[in-house]
Amino acid sequence: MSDQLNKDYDVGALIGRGRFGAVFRCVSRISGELFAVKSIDKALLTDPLDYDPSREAKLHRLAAAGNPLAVQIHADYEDDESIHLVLDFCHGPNLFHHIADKGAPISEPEAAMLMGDLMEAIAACHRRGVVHRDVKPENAVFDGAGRIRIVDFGSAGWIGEGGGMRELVGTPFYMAPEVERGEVYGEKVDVWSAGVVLFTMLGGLPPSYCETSAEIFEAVRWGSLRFPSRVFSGVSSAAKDLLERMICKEVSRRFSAEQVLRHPWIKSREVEAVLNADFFGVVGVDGDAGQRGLIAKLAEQAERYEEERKESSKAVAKGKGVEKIGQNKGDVKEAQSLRG
Ligand SMILES: Nc1ncnc2c1ncn2[C@@H]1O[C@H](COP(=O)(O)OP(=O)(O)OP(=O)(O)O)[C@@H](O)[C@H]1O
Repeated sequence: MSDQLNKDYDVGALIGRGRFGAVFRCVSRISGELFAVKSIDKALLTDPLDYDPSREAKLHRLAAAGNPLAVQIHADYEDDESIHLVLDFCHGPNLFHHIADKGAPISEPEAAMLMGDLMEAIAACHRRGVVHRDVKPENAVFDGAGRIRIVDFGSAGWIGEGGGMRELVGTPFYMAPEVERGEVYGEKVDVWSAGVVLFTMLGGLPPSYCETSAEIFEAVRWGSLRFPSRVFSGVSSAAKDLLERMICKEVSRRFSAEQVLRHPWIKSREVEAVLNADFFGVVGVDGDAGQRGLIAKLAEQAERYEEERKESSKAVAKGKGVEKIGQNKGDVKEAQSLRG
């Protein structure tokens, strides 16, 4: 452990392990505040193309600044063996363990809350030009207030004005087809991955469940999105509609993070939050009148959404909606050699 890190923080128990290192609890010796420290083992960083720690810290800072649903980075240290990033502490569990403990399917109101938080965090990254590129349940962790926070910017990429990326990064189950195909891609790869997370929450298995990475890539490339009736018969058509717009191979038709946030199924979480807060009881609004007000608000939102959808289909039909990808002529050979 870095001497300076040990001077500033009391490093404690292991929280979790990833490909390049481990995350521990730590307490500031000055303020007594609890943090998490991610220690990245330099010996595992054999290929600089695989992982660049200074880029992780830079993009993490950029993505997290003013983004309350991203874990903040407070300090970084480096010694001969490791790089250490001091982060906000999240009480956990991560979403992977949460789904495993609860047992999928997760109820739709809960899934809408979790997906809403995840998409808010992703949309904020995209507004700052950062693409996470490894959205998966393990990288969504509950904070002390029970909100989902996005962690691990080790695979993140920067997308400037109208630029694109080409590296093969991410986790096969959650990887968008354009990444695997070696095309220039943009921020919507995160929407695909988040869609796979949602599918997993509602269905219990990722949409292309296979044993090996090669099989997963094949299934994603050639398969079409299907909702096995055994698990999806009880799932609302609004949830399936959103999944089709997220796990959509045609990038120009795939929703952006902002569009996902405007979808009525995601919006329904606002009503759920109001109901959970016992809104009618607390503010003394007459129950029926309050219900009618909420239903009217939802209907209004659904109508607005439908209008927007029609407009965007028209724009796509006229060629206006085509993504601004394909402008960055990245090093294809580099990506191909990575792809092996
Ligand atoms: N700030 C945090 N607070 C609490 N737990 C965290 C925090 N950051 C990460 N974790 C936990 O540690 C695990 C590993 O962290 P992280 O994904 O950042 O490591 P990694 O080595 O980059 O992983 P990967 O193999 O996905 O690249 C996460 O799945 C999560 O459960």
